Amino acid sequence: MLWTLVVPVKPLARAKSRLSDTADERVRPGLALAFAQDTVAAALACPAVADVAVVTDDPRAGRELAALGAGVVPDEPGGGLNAALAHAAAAVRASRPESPVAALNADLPALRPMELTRVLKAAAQFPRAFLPDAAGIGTTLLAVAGNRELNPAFGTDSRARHRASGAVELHLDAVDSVRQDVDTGDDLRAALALGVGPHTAGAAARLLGPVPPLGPAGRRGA
Ligand SMILES: Nc1nc2c(ncn2[C@@H]2O[C@H](COP(=O)(O)OP(=O)(O)OP(=O)(O)O)[C@@H](O)[C@H]2O)c(=O)[nH]1
Ligand SMILES: C=C(OP(=O)(O)O)C(=O)O
Repeated sequence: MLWTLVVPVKPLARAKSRLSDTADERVRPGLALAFAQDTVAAALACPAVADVAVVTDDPRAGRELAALGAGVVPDEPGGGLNAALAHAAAAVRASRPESPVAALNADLPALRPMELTRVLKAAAQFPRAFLPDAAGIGTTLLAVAGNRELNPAFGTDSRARHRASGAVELHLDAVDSVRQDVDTGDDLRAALALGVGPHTAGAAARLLGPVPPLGPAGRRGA
């Protein structure tokens, strides 16, 4: 089964406000873009992924992510994250009604293609499924197989809200890179320990000093 991923990116100037203790407002837009670039590049390298649609109104993010091979859907609703995701999923389904669709956060800079493959294979067993984030409070991926509505409920306490909505929670080993979203300085250090992609490694090195390019198990193909 080949998936279309929808990846939301809010205007970079407003992104990653919770990283303000680690990165000031001159640095955060570039860091948020680097996270999205590494997320999208790893998603496009995943054999279970047919294509990636980024939903954004940010011209720089749209340009840079399109250059990696993503499609760009304008954030026409302008009504926040869940409205943007529902809009992008509907746009995908308008051209491919049966396409399995998954929403994936754009702040997964350690994402490994083979770990994403494992998650999508597990999600394909259920009509609607989600993966909790590393903190166990939020969600990093929400997937619908078949002609189902995505009904995204991302945001505060989204793990509980996705569970309450009837989506199946995926319990999987060895998918840390798909769960490690980056909202805080501690999250960034955890992602760096897993091994981040080249865009984030470069941006983080400028911020924190040299960053090893590979995690302990090696990033590529792991
Ligand atoms: N297209 C779109 N994406 C959004 C919107 N709000 C959030 N996102 C994206 O959704 C994901 C999670 O967003 P948030 O946690 O709300 O924001 P953040 O920038 O990651 O972090 P904070 O500013 O610290 O809350 C990120 O990939 C955001 O770029 C929106 O209104 N439109
Ligand atoms: C939007 C979410 O992610 P974040 O952790 O970036 O708030 C979420 O977990 O639902």
